[in-house]
Amino acid sequence: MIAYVINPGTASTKLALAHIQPSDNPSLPGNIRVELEKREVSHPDLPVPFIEKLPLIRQEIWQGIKGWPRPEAVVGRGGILGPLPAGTYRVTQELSDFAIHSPYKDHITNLGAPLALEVAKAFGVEAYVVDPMSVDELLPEARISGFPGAERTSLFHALNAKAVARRTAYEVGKRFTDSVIVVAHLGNKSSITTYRKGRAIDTTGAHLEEGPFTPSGTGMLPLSKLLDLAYQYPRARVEQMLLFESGFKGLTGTADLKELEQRQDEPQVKLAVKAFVYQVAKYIGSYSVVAGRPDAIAITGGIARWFSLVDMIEEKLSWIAPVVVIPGELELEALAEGVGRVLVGHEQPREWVKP
Ligand SMILES: Nc1ncnc2c1ncn2[C@@H]1O[C@H](COP(=O)(O)OP(=O)(O)OP(=O)(O)O)[C@@H](O)[C@H]1O
Ligand SMILES: CCCC(=O)O
Repeated sequence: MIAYVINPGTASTKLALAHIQPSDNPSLPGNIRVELEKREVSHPDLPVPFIEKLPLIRQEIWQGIKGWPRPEAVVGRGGILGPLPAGTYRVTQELSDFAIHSPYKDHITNLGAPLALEVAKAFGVEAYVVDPMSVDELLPEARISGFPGAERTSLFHALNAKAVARRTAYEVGKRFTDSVIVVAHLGNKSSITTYRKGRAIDTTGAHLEEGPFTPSGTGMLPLSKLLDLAYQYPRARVEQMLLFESGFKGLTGTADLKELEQRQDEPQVKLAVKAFVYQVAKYIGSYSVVAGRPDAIAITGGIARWFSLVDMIEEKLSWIAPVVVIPGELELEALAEGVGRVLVGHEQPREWVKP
């Protein structure tokens, strides 16, 4: 069976032609075999609302899939679709319209559903999204903050984190649905998440929530310092500072971690790296106690390609559990596996309900 996989990002669109077969091998995720032919097309990372990137990304997709055999389904990256359980969702017109006009956040992944639907309609097949960013499986007690009404929310790298957790469980000889796995996704945004028995029971979140600082974001700030900022500047300016002028960029002058890897002997860079390692380890440590001792800790995302930095994190954590490093991400694989389980009949797609 053939599926097209569409993953729109801020600076590139990733596409894959997925060849999917059922399999009796229990070590394969969802008992299916998936082979991917991948393509990536870069576009400028313009600071404009995601909807303005739609024409360019649409063009990239139609160009990218030219010559591919006819698909049985099309799957796109799910965006911010309201709190929902993990799984594969059929894209309806209502879901697609909601993604385009998302009342939650301006996020590029909201283009995944509408674009998948557009391509699917052209071939007369169904479109799906898998494990959207707004997957919410938080424990009731994890949802509570110290301020009544200000509940913690779940908005994180749900697609990659789950795929990485599943693979990590397999690597340490456990079933995902019987294990506790802590996943640290360290990319342009970060999220630390605890999976217990296959569910994301707590997460720092990835967007102006909690967690360590990032290439250009503050991560969690002391409340008093945040209040000082909030009373000094308008909200849009504060958000700009928190998201784009802080973290490694604020501390060293650049958010390009490949450059910092080259400059890692400079004292200012050394201290920033030490602080980052310290914060990441501290968050992973706290997410390692909420569900009993973890069976493994996984480190993933683009920053996991900085091996000496990852070694420093691992050194602080290896007494807790084995550390498995999966650099980059498994998003295309996870999307293909999600739609594959539906195509081979191992799983029924979920129906999305407007929040
Ligand atoms: N070889 C490398 N060495 C050091 N840092 C790297 C390396 N490769 C990528 N990075 C860093 O990883 C970060 C990008 O990570 P990633 O590709 O996961 O981000 P993204 O997909 O844009 O965002 P997110 O992961 O939040 O969805 C950048 O800060 C980049 O500098
Ligand atoms: C979950 C956040 C994903 C991103 O912004 O890349």
